[in-house]
Amino acid sequence: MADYLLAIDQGTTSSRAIVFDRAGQPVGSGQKEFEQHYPEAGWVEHDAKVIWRDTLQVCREALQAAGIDAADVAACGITNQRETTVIWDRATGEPIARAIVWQDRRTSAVCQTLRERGRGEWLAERTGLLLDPYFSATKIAWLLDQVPGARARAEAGELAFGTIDTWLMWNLTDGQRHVTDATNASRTLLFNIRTQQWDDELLEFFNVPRALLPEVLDSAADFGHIESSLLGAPIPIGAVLGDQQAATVGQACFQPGMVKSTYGTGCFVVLNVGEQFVRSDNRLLTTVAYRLNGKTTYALEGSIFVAGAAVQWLRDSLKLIGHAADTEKLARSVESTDGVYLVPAFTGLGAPYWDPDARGALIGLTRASGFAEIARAALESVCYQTRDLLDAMAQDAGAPRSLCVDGGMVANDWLVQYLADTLRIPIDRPQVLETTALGVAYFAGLQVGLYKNLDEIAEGWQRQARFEPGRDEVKMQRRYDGWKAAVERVLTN
Ligand SMILES: Nc1ncnc2c1ncn2[C@@H]1O[C@H](COP(=O)(O)OP(=O)(O)O)[C@@H](O)[C@H]1O
Ligand SMILES: O=P(O)(O)OC[C@H](O)CO
Repeated sequence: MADYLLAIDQGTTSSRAIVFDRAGQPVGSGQKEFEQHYPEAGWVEHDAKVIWRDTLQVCREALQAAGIDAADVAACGITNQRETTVIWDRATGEPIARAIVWQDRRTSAVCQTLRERGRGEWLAERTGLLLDPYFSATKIAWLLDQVPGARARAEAGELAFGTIDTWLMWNLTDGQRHVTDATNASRTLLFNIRTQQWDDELLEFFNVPRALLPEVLDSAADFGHIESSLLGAPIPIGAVLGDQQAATVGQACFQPGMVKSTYGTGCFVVLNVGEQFVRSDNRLLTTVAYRLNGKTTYALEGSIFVAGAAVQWLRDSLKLIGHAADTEKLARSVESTDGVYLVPAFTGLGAPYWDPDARGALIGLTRASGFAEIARAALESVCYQTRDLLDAMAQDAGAPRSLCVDGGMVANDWLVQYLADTLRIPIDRPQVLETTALGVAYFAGLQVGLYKNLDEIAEGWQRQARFEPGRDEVKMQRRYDGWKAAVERVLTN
């Protein structure tokens, strides 16, 4: 009987595919890093064709590594970097430009102009979001206005918009399906998360033609089949979730009050708030955690744009380290940063500051400051930013008693311990660190009946390690105060 699950996890820096068995254990995977394009300061682009090509390749590798055929796979789930915007020609399948990545700040001035129209409250009430270049709407309008002829072609229904899930499904189904799920739609600024529909007034506000948009389905639904010629047999696509929502599912945060934090390129803290739309008083986002059988579960989210990306910067731009993991040894080699702070506002600051024009700073340097202090400051910044978010969340919904973490960075034990010390709560690291892929695999399994319900999924969650707060509280508070002062120096608003 086909009872394996194939998860496609298309992230900001790499495309991955993982085969899970019914018990949620990974049995084979494939992964490929791909090129980031930075054509101008603050711009970040991806080649959507490369993403598609790599995705197919890693799916083949994952099946091979697992020693199974496509026919052994009960269903596929797709999870993806969110907000990243692709527009393509429906007839040829060719993108009209490179994808504009979620981190891209090119629409910062447009957002500022729109903000002056004073509709912030109106937008937040409908979308749960705020006016920031992070989300898809202004990226779509930018492409339509800058690519010659694009707006007219969009209005004539010749073009299609999608976040990466939609782009992949278009290709996996050979152009048969133009679909997305409610979690991805909820990141566009065009989707009303109360009515769960594309909203004509939002479309008008952002000047986006409806003809571009995909159909929005539940997160576990019939999204079509992977064409049999691609992997050797047709595979049903049973689930789609934005990657942070998938991690929330993978961490089994199904009850209101449960919270997870994922450390990849950025860091995203997601708190399940249940079936009622809840607004934050502290500049957090309201988003769709998942939609199952037509029922929406909402979440509060804190989004930090630079977490692992600071480590990549140490590796690729400063060339201070050869591998991301080297940061752990460097951080341990010194007692403290000795007053050095890195504010990694390379692409502005996300929650709770929302300052797209802020830029990074390395401050407090002395003659004694070296590689180790700088590397450690990069890791510490990730912990301090998490505290910024959890403090905001505590005011909105009460302080969480513990936090589940995942993502590439939490392989770093020093970082997770420092996080526990900064937040003063226990941190749980699960056995399967690929929580994002696991989450969407679980939902795909739910769709095809491999799992009965969310309780059965939650029973599979296993802790690998718990990190208790250790370092002196007064000292940690002093360091955090230093961080707040450092942030003050880069803010522009
Ligand atoms: N041991 C480590 N210590 C610190 N950072 C790490 C470590 N291992 C990986 N990273 C960082 O984690 C990120 C990769 O995590 P991943 O979850 O794969 O990201 P994404 O899904 O955004 O592509 C990279 O930015 C990398 O620099
Ligand atoms: O690629 P990741 O894992 O850093 O996630 C990106 C987020 O979905 C952006 O909102």
